[in-house]
Amino acid sequence: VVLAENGCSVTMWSRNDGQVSEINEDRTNGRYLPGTTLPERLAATTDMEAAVREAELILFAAPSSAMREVAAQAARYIKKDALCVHAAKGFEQVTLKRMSSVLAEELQRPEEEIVVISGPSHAEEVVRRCPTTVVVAAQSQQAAEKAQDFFINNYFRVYTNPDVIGVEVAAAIKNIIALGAGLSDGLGFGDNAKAALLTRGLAEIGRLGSAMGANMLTFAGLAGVGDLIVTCTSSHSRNWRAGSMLAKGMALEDVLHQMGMVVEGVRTTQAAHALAKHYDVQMPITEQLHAVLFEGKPPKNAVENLMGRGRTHESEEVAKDWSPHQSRPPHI
Ligand SMILES: NC(=O)c1ccc[n+]([C@@H]2O[C@H](COP(=O)([O-])OP(=O)(O)OC[C@H]3O[C@@H](n4cnc5c(N)ncnc54)[C@H](O)[C@@H]3O)[C@@H](O)[C@H]2O)c1
Ligand SMILES: O=P(O)(O)OC[C@H](O)CO
Repeated sequence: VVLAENGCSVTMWSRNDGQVSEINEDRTNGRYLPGTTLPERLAATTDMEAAVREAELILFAAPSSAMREVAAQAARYIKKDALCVHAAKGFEQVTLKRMSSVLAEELQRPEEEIVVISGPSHAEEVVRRCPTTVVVAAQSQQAAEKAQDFFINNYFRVYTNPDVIGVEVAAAIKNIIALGAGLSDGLGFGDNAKAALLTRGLAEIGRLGSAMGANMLTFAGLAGVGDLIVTCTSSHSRNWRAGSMLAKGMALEDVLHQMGMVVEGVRTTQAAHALAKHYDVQMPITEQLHAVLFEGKPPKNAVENLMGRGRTHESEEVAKDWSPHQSRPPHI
């Protein structure tokens, strides 16, 4: 919608015939964006070649679990100089790869040129033209600025950032924290608990991101704290809603069935759990979420375990400011 309103002729690809007819004939997409009239410049098709053949920019917006499959279908039709951007927030499940690596492999393009667009941006609010800020990240400044030119307008402000790793890690892990925030709200805990989850969640994002090579400053930006706030506090968030349903005692399978849309945080909890082991970083919230989602741990026990962890500094980095002789042995 943003691209069409910026003057681009947009062709949306979908595998779903009914959705394509609805978009082309009624100019609506009722299941996903009820109440929205889509711009005239936006058409839909089930024909991948027709969708991408002439495109100057391709925006891959499938869930991360489908990214490789969709990219593989598109690859052979994409123009050599087309800009490839993705909006997915997750890792590939088995390989634990970031989405820009998956795209670079399937599209056989240099990873430097793949762009990720991320930040606090619920689609439901963007289509209402509510002021929204996002970040586009690419190793290539030229690619990032080209994407910025395509997307920016007076209600959709786009910043650039060279830190693809930081943006992709933050985008993925915030969904785990949002599941936790939904659980916390569903259990009736208050604002203190949610602020704790957001803040200590950000510490977890920073620890994993830093181990993977991110710039810590990215986590203070739109893809980090910005998206964390929106996803943990908005009822638009599917991850938050899924968490609040789990708190009511619903089984994970039933929650996902009822949602009917992707809840990226579920698969990402598995991926991040594995990444934390691989990089040897502490991710206690992720660990407890993993236990709740996949090991049958009651959410209340997970909260007890989080609150009862061994005493620690708020930040090892900041604690270095104490002189060594003041230190006491760590508590159990
Ligand atoms: N919804 C938002 O506001 C928003 C904002 C920013 C980023 N994202 C990210 O964008 C990605 C997609 O999210 P969404 O909200 O559009 O999800 P969604 O569940 O609402 O829609 C996903 C669409 O992808 C299709 N799809 C799924 N698997 C497919 C496959 N194998 N082949 C072809 N099509 C397939 C589904 O049929 C559906 O139409 C996620 O990674 C999400 O985190 C979403
Ligand atoms: O609805 P969610 O929880 O998938 O979040 C959507 C976007 O990532 C918000 O920026």
